[in-house]
Order: sequence, then structure tokens, then C-alpha cells
Amino acid sequence: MPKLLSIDDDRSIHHLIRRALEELDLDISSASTAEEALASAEQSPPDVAVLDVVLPDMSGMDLFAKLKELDPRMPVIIVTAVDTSEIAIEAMKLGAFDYLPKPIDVERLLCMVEQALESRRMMTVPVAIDQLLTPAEKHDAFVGRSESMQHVFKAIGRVAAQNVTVLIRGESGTGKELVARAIYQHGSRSDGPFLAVNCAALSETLLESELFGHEKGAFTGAHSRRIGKFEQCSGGTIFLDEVGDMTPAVQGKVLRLLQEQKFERVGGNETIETDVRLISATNRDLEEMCRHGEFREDLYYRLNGYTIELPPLKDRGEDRILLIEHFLARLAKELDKEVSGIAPDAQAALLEYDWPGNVRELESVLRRALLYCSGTVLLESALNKELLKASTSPATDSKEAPTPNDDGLARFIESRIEEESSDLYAETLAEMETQLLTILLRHTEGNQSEAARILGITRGSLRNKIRSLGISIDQVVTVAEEDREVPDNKPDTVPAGQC
Ligand SMILES: Nc1ncnc2c1ncn2[C@@H]1O[C@H](COP(=O)(O)OP(=O)(O)OP(=O)(O)O)[C@@H](O)[C@H]1O
Repeated sequence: MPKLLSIDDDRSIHHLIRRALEELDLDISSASTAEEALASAEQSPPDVAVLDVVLPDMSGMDLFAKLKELDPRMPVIIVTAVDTSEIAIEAMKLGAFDYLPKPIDVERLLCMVEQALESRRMMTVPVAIDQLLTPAEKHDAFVGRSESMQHVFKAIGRVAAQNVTVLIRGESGTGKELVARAIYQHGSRSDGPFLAVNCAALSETLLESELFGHEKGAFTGAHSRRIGKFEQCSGGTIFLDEVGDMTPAVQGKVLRLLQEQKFERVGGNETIETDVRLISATNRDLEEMCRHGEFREDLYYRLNGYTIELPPLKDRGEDRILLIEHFLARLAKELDKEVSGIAPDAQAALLEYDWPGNVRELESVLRRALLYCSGTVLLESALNKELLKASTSPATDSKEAPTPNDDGLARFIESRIEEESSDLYAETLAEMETQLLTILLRHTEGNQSEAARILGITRGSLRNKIRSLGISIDQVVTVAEEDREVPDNKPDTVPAGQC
């Protein structure tokens, strides 16, 4: 269970934090002084710390520096009263994860802690390239014995220790994020931070501000200075996912950063120096984009110090069987199911399918099939409805999230009757829930708090449902974005995943 250390001399804040984070299944400890905090962190290092900068026995900044000394990869969320926000900005420059003004907004705290834990996971959960290294819960196994995956693993080994840019290519769901984390973890900067930014999830203004920060008043809604990821991550590694989705303006700024390791915050004149290693990923054809003037060629060459290409799942031969075994074992444990094997016809059906959503889709199909599977063997009947759903959802190159439509549910029910289901009640409820949540999360643009409010359930129940039904919020939101006409002057909204 992840550990959180709450550091504040006001005990009511500890209570508030405990209550706010109840649903996260955390081991929370509290400290009222810097001395207590250090003793606790030394004895049992937390995965995330929430630190008030005003403490009785030491300045919060000094404590922040000591915590970072103890563990440079510990995400620290700084809590400040309004008049100490300058301190928080300084802390961000030194690598604090984020900051939160008092009075604490519980929803924002929850969202930040979730993101901090995710960031911590990316930095610390090892990507184990050989699946024999399981038990899986200690690692994120990177499964693959095929020749093409052996090339990938060798490439990771070759490039990790060099300080070059790496461009990871491959269809969505092929494991690009795993490659980025493996490079970071095996690289010379593995003691430094690793921060990931999805370029497709943010509007141009927000992405610019996320990467480079902004000065107060730089644009509507920029109420105070903000430190961007490139500044916050100095000495570390940044993973830019969906790099092909950057607008020309952002491309220009990233190019300059790569050439000079210098940039200015949005709306600022001060030139800031940083030292980051850039790993990027895309599923788009950047060469084609360069030919059409949609992507800067000079940037393309800068990003592409070394290329790692991930093959689509359908071309990975026997790896597909290894992956099926791997996910069955992991998911059975996670979902507390007895399933220990798969029927030959069910395996054949999985091998026949061509997996446009790649490994992520395979995992998601197996998760949903397992949810309603009783017995010790996964049967073809349990898989069929999931494969049917997967193969009839629109070809969005990887988006396994179902796209609800008017007769989708009726078709689903009819197909299950035809398949002679004997569990139709549970299956239909799960299908209805999936459609309901997909529609609603699109409506709220991925905002789970808002979705939970409309549903009249807690955010924790919503999160559990999203997880158990295998819904990918990023994909739900991306599909919605693609479907929408985007006006030129798109207003700044808080995107999915931002607090
Ligand atoms: N070879 C593999 N072995 C085990 N798990 C894998 C493998 N490849 C991918 N996965 C799992 O599949 C899921 C998708 O992987 P990942 O997020 O790395 O893909 P991606 O290419 O970055 O996708 P996207 O382009 O949509 O961001 C993750 O849960 C990841 O752990």
C-alpha cells in the first residue's frame, strides 16, 4: 500500500487530509514538526509527502531540501498560505511536485495526490524486461520473446546510458510508455525525476504552460506564476507522449529547448536554463507530417537521436500467448478469480483477432472477460462478447473504449442470446454501465468529480467502476475531442488529468 506523509503543525489539517484521501487506500502518517517528519521519512520513506511550508522548528524549504536529499524521486506537494506562494514557486523550481494554497481544496488535493502517486509509480516500479522476474506485483513486466521485441529490449539497453534523445514509435497500446520508463530507469539520470506529459491531452496554451510555465497575467486565467515541467524537471527526464500532436508554436519552443536547453516562461522575458533528457513517443507518421509542413523537420531530427520501433501486437507471433498467460495470471490475482487457464478455442479466437488497440486492448478484453467468468478456465463464450464488442467498435486505431450508439445495447443483448449466454443479466448490466460511464466521461471531458456528482455516487465508487470495467479515460476523452469541431479560439479548460 503506498505511503503518504502529511507534515503540518495544524492537526486539523491531518484530519482533513485523512478524510479527503480516504478512498485512495493509502497508509497515511502525520508529523507536526520537521524533526518528526524526518524521523518518519528516514524510518519508512513515503511515496508522497504533503508539506506545509510553515513549521515550528525548521523552514519548510529546508525540510523540503532534506526530504529530497533522502529520496530525490519523492513527489512533494507543498501547501502554503496565500502569502507564502512565492516559497511554493521556489520549491517548484527545485523540483516540488505541485503546490496547493490554503484553505485546502479537497478535490484538488485528491487529484494531485493521485497524479503524484502515478508519477512515483512511473519512477519507481521497475519495468522488468524478462517476465521470469515476476512476482509481477513488484514489477511492470515487459513481456516479449519474439525477435522484434528482442530488438526493442537491446535498443533500450544500448541507448539508456547515453544522454541522447529517443523517439519511440508504434501504434497506440504497443508499450511506448513502458519503453520510456525502462530507458529512464536504466539511464544515468535514474536518480532524478521522470515526468510525463501527453501533448494530445492539452490545448496549445495549456501545453505551453505545462511545459514552459507562465508568468502571472500571461493569458486569461493565469492568476499567478507557474513553473513548467522543463524547469521543474531539471536534471531529470521528460517523456513527451503523442509528440506529433504539438502545434507549430510549441514545436518551435521545444526545438529551441533542445538546441540550447533554454526557454522563457509564457509571457516572461527571463531566459531560464535547464538540463533535461527528452524521450518522446508518437503513433503518427512524422515523416509524412514533415512533408506536409505539419511537423518541423529540424525538430524531427532533434527528437530522433535514436529511434525505437514497437511492432503491432498482431506481428508478435508467440509473444501473444505469453502475454495472454501473463495477463491471465495478473488479472486473476487482481480480480480475485480462480481462473488458471484458457480453453484452446478461446486462445485460438484471441490469436485470430488482429488487435488494432494492441496490448492495451488485449489486457482490457481479458479483464472484462475475467470479470464475469466463473470456473477455473476462461471459455470462448466469455471472450466472444468482448471480442465482438472490440471488433464492432469504430476503427480508431487503438481506442478500445466502446463508442455507445442507439442500438449498441440491443445488438449486444441479441448477440449474447445467440451465443447462448447463461449470465445475461450480469453481462447486460456491465455493458450498460460501460456505456453510461463512457457517455458521461465524454460529457465531463474526463472530469471524474463532476461525473461522480452527476451520477450521485462517490468518486471512489466511480473510480472502482472505471477500473473494473476497463474504461480508459484518456481514450474516451480523445475520441470525444476527435468527434468535436474544435473552434480556433478554444477556451482554456482544465483538461482530463489536470487538477
Ligand atoms: N510487452 C508488454 N508486456 C506487458 N505489458 C505490456 C506490454 N506492452 C504494453 N503493455 C501494457 O499495455 C498497456 C499499454 O501500454 P503503454 O501505455 O505503454 O502503450 P503506449 O504505446 O504508450 O500507448 P499510447 O500510445 O496509447 O499512449 C499498459 O498497461 C502496459 O503495461
